Amino acid sequence: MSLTLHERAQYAGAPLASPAPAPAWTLSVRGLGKIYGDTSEESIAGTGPEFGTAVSPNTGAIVAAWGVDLDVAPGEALGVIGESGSGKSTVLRCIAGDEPATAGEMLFTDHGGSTERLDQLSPTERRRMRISDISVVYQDPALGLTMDVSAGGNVADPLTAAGWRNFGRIRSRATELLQRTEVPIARMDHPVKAFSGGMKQRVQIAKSLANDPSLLLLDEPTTGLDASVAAGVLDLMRGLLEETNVAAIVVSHDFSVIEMLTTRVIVMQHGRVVEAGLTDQLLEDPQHPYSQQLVAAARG
Ligand SMILES: Nc1ncnc2c1ncn2[C@@H]1O[C@H](COP(=O)(O)OP(=O)(O)OP(=O)(O)O)[C@@H](O)[C@H]1O
Repeated sequence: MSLTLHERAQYAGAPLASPAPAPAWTLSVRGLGKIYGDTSEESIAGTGPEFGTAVSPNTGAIVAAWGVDLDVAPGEALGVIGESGSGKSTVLRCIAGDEPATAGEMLFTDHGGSTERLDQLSPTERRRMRISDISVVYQDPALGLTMDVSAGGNVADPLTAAGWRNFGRIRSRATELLQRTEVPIARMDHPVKAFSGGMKQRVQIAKSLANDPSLLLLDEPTTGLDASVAAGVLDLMRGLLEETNVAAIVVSHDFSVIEMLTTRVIVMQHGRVVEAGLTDQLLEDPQHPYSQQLVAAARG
């Protein structure tokens, strides 16, 4: 048995009739849930932090995220932290439309002020949105780039998908973006598979900015890079977040990334948000025992 939207919203504790979206938010998520396996109500009981598991004792389903609320405003970056398997990437994938959510509402407002319910869009509309409004930078560059294609070609991809036709304009926009992300223009026509890890991430970032998105989703953007390379990529991202009006969500297990890029943060455990607050405050003085444990482990 699948839950109706009404039941899901009730179960997630989300308001059934949402208040009018606050125009201040680029993204407002209420009661987001994702279950892998049996999506019936029986799967929820017995999961979450108080039970120490995301696996349903009743159905064996994985309740990867449930009842997740978050908001992010233009020009702001929200961090998502939690141990491996806590549901961070699942939340990001549901927002990106890489997979459908099981429950919840996602209200998205673009630069122009028009608001849509992401969870109600058709697959075609979701794809359109991924081209023009919502970009993702993945930990694995192979997920965000076509490896056999040149850096310039990769950046041109979302432009042509958005309807750009003039070769000169596409080339000049790609050049501008690669310059901005500090990719040597001399290598613009080389296939990205020949690039170093840090350079691939820079091309991925350039590509993600191509259509001036309203929302940027960063999933462990520097994990796997050498510390000095990661520091350079982080610096670049911080500069870009400061100078653009994009709203960003940053998933990372690395607190230095969260500290450097975000102003607010949510903490996830077994698919639930256990604490939310200002990044500085939360990392300085975590209130929830799980956040305290995470911060203590990160501080060594
Ligand atoms: N496609 C899938 N099918 C079944 N279970 C999945 C799938 N994707 C994720 N899960 C499960 O959902 C839970 C949350 O996974 P998720 O990848 O969101 O965690 P995470 O916090 O991002 O972890 P990590 O930091 O290791 O990436 C985990 O128990 C995971 O095994």
